[in-house]
Amino acid sequence: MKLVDLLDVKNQIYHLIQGTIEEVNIEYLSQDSRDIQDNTLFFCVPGTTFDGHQFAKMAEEKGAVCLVASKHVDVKIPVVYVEDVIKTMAFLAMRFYHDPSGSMSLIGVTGTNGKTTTTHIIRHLFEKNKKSCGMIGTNGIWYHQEHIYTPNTTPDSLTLQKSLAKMKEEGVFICTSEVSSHALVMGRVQNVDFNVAVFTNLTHEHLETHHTMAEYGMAKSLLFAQLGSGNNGKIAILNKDDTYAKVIASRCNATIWYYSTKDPSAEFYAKDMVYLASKTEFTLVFQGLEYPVISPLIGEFNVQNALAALAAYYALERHLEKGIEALSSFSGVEGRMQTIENDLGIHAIVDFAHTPDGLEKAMAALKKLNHKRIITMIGHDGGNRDNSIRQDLGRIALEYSDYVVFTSENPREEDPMKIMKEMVNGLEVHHYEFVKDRHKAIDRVVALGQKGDILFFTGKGHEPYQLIGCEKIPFHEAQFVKEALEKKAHE
Ligand SMILES: CC(=O)N[C@H]1[C@@H](OP(=O)(O)OP(=O)(O)OC[C@H]2O[C@@H](n3ccc(=O)[nH]c3=O)[C@H](O)[C@@H]2O)O[C@H](CO)[C@@H](O)[C@@H]1O[C@H](C)C(=O)N[C@@H](C)C(=O)N[C@H](CCC(=O)O)C(=O)O
Ligand SMILES: Nc1ncnc2c1ncn2[C@@H]1O[C@H](COP(=O)(O)OP(=O)(O)OP(=O)(O)O)[C@@H](O)[C@H]1O
Repeated sequence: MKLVDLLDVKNQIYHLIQGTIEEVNIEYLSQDSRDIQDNTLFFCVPGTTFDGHQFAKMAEEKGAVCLVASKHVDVKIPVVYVEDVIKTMAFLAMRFYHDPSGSMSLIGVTGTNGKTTTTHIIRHLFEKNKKSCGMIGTNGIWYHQEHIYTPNTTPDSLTLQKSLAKMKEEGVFICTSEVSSHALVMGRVQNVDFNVAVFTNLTHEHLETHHTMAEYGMAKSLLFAQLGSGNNGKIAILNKDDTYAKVIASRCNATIWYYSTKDPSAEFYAKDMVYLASKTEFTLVFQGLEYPVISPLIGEFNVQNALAALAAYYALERHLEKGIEALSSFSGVEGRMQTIENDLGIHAIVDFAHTPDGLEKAMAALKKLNHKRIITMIGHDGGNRDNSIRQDLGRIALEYSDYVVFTSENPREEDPMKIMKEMVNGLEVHHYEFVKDRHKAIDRVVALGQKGDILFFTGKGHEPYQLIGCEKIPFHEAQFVKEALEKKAHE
């Protein structure tokens, strides 16, 4: 593509374009000097560890033909100077990849908890009904049989636009994407045209980045403001049971549909829930009609996730029954309330709850299931994270469990013992122990388990590693739990 066309110089204003750009052709976009190809346009992105401007020379040496920068760089190739490199990158990525989202149906899902689960359900509803649906999120990028690992829940704008373009090329015209608050404030989804935006909930998390809940809520609401206004057919799907839905609604001009497990005035209302060991049954009330629903997921929050997914499916397909039918065959999400089968009569569950709200909801769901005792294994991330939730996590785990084994999660450079002690700080109860090594903690919980017990392993979910010191050590919670249960069965 000709650089002048990509930049759209006739209609866009740039601070300064240094050098002659008329003859420059762009065949690749990159923000990483370690990834330069022929005719690359390189973006000098200021990051948290490095400032991309320091790699300008290296990018030039490796074959970049033009740079986008926000401060002076000493190179011979043309430089486009802009106010904000990240915003410009999002705009140029959209143009370079021919605005894929403009001709696709995109469903964005944001919220503190439930994004991964909801996007997985949405994808299943479409795929089961023979419509290819791509998916972007914590577990990577998926379309057809393709799976690409990504370091972020919501990728940077270059990866995002490129992935959407690839999906389109492969005949995938529907995609559901998790949209993290980081992505929203860092402009990763700017110039992405969402048709439907879903809000799950907003609770205490990531305040190391967003500082206050108001700022965090503001970040989430950007997705809904981005839907645009009026009768453009775009739909916001909001959880009426979450108080922040009001704030989001006040910043959204698109059509709003609510879902709820409490308020019958919501467009998608679930009632008469029956919580069973491996599924939940409920009645969905929609436009005055009642639909029986079977969801193979546990817990009230998963009824909310299912409602959000059904509403998103309906927003694009206008066929609720097909969505409900497809939901009944959803096989769940790895590491999210995942049951580990065994012959011991023990209900072992691996989950990813790692926020106080997520944990409380997950544990409240367990309480509603038939059980003798609940034995929980939990830890908390170390390092430069929001540590203020440690005590809440410890308190909730102890409150809902008959016994708790505290252990390491991703201690990073922090002492795991210090983290565990902070989790029980000030609590006047003693039905717990500390087992620093997470694998040994799994064995300990399984050894304690008896027929009829629920063993709840939470916090790590699908993550295939532990971060200890500066190392990323492979770790497979579900597999280790399965092995421990099998060993116990043979004892
Ligand atoms: C804090 C943060 O957001 N970091 C993101 C950021 O990395 P960074 O700021 O550390 O980048 P950097 O290493 O300083 O480099 C700056 C620039 O120099 C470039 N560079 C760097 C080195 C080099 O040799 N050459 C070079 O050109 C880099 O490619 C980059 O463009 O840019 C990277 C590339 O886009 C991201 O992968 C990375 O996300 C990291 C993995 C991260 O943990 N982000 C978190 C905060 C995040 O975004 N999380 C949310 C999910 C939250 C949740 O829901 O739980 C998410 O959406 O993932
Ligand atoms: N709607 C919900 N409300 C509260 N908690 C939930 C909800 N859905 C799932 N959870 C709990 O939160 C955990 C994480 O769920 P999920 O991975 O779907 O959320 P997420 O928003 O993608 O989180 P993350 O961005 O941290 O990956 C689950 O293991 C479950 O315990």
